[in-house]
Amino acid sequence: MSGLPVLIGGSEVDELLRYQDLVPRLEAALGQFSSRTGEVVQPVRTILPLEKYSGYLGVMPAYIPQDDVLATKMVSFYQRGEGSSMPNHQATVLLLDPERGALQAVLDGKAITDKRTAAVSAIATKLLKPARADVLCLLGAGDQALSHYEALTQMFPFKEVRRDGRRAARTSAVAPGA
Ligand SMILES: NC(=O)C1=CN([C@@H]2O[C@H](COP(=O)(O)OP(=O)(O)OC[C@H]3O[C@@H](n4cnc5c(N)ncnc54)[C@H](O)[C@@H]3O)[C@@H](O)[C@H]2O)C=CC1
Ligand SMILES: O=C(O)C1=NCCCC1
Repeated sequence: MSGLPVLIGGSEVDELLRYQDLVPRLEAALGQFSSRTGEVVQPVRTILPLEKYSGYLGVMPAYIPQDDVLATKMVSFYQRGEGSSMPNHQATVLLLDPERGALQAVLDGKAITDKRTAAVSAIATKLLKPARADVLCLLGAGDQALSHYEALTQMFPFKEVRRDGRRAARTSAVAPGA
């Protein structure tokens, strides 16, 4: 490996990932994933159960030969008790040089996970939403609720947003009108 991998922290990832860029790129990547010509090499993710701690570790490698992009995400997620201040999801994304297998970058995967999941929901909403639907309802008020609120209100002109659920003690999420 020549040099150390670049480290990209959560706030930088958050700043760099804009829904207006992320949504079209993800839509293209989903198309590549679904194509019959195998444009994305992505085995089913490995999930390692951590029964003792009510948690899981997921490992999710993928390679896009056309773009020569090789990466893997590692995500841990836990069933936390009510009022726990510990995070329920933590993630890291590793970017590698596909030719040499060398590690190029280590990215905080939490913001990537929050935004990617919401961006995919926004794509599904674009394809499935009836034209007359103008009220957005969010179930829960955690990290995903916040990222979905941001993605969906940036992409669609909802007249009203309703939310259900309490804010988790450990999250910084502030759903609308909180
Ligand atoms: N498919 C994917 O790629 C991803 C899926 N997830 C999943 O999305 C879900 C939410 O994740 P986060 O927002 O990060 O969790 P979080 O812990 O930050 O938020 C969960 C929210 O749901 C609320 N809630 C729990 N039970 C409820 C109920 N019965 N009715 C209404 N609200 C309820 C909690 O009070 C909390 O506000 C989890 O199941 C998580 O595993 C999260 C990240 C990625
Ligand atoms: O893909 C992910 O990232 C996750 N999927 C389901 C559970 C939490 C994280």
